[in-house]
Amino acid sequence: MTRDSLEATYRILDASANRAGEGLRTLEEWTRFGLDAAELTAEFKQIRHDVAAVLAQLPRQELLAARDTIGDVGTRLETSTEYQRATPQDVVQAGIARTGQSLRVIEEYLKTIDARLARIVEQARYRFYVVAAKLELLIVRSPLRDRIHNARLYLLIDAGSDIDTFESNVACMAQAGVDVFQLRDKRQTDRVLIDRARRATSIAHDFNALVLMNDRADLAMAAQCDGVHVGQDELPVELARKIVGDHRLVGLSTHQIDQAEDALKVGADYIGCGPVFPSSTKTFQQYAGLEYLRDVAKRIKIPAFAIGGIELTNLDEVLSTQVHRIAVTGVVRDADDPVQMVKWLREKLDAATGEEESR
Ligand SMILES: Cc1ncc(COP(=O)(O)OP(=O)(O)O)c(N)n1
Ligand SMILES: Cc1nc(C(=O)O)sc1CCOP(=O)(O)O
Ligand SMILES: [Mg+2]
Repeated sequence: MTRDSLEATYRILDASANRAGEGLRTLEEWTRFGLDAAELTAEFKQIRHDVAAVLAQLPRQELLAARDTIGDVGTRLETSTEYQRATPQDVVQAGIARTGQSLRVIEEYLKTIDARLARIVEQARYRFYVVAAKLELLIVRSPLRDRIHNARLYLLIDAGSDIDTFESNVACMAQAGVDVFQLRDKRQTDRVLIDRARRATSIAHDFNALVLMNDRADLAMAAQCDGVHVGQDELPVELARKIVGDHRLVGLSTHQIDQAEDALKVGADYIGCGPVFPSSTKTFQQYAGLEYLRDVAKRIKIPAFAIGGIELTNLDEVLSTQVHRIAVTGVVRDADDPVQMVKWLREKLDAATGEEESR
């Protein structure tokens, strides 16, 4: 290689190493402070260190001597999208693209100097693609993720006695303010569940509400509803995700803080947090209680719905934990006027959300 070519190669390596380091650091900051995702943060950090260790094996004098930021014609060329970052998600997506490109550039030019080092960077690039895909999955907000994010009132319903009553119940509840329905009826046949979920979805969508299937990802797909809710000992979230795909929702029940932290790692879109109080719908030996909700509000970034024995009379206690989403059954099912009950719950939830936004 001529002296000029070698100098240009060092210049490219120096610039690309800086770009890759900055890109990785940008991603690391978001996984660390934006998502509290310790594993992803550690993986990005490791890749950053591995690439830096490779570059450290090149003669530093030569790299620095080749650096000429002021004379770099590229610094004067900016693209129209370079300053368009509306959200941190945009920053992350740009960071992923920039880092992948920089790693590839380093690898290609390193081949002309040291094939062994180029192979190490190649491995780092492959690892980067895997971690970046995990991060992208967490930040890309499908329309359904936006809707679960905005949801406050989640109602678990059974299949009801007859279809007409079921359908009118879903319509009335959605109109009164339910954001999300979950079809939870352990006594029904698969056929009935599929039929009810299909009908509920078609009605709920007219009111901008969502419908999820309890426990069964296969039935969620068969009914083409908006997702599935699974428990700790049921279908794992990763497998539920394989069945329902990236665009449908997967919710996970959690009862303690390590389960809530794991929910983020395994890619759940939201969590149920309970049981908060004794329930007339399901019997429990232990209660997660209000303390658990306080922990969740402080530490967990994905949408969290308090569940278990929530009534109009204890809702203020729930809201005081700063968890402002609830999932309920009995309080509505057993109310003298279920529609009115939904409206009252809704009012309190909206008031709490309003206070949160005005702070
Ligand atoms: C929103 C929501 N949160 C928690 C649960 C409970 O799910 P799970 O622990 O799987 O219990 P079952 O519903 O299967 O009895 C839920 N269904 N929904
Ligand atoms: C099905 C279910 N799961 C819970 C959990 O804590 O995981 S609490 C619960 C029952 C929710 O109904 P209600 O509002 O009538 O108590
Ligand atoms: Mg379950």
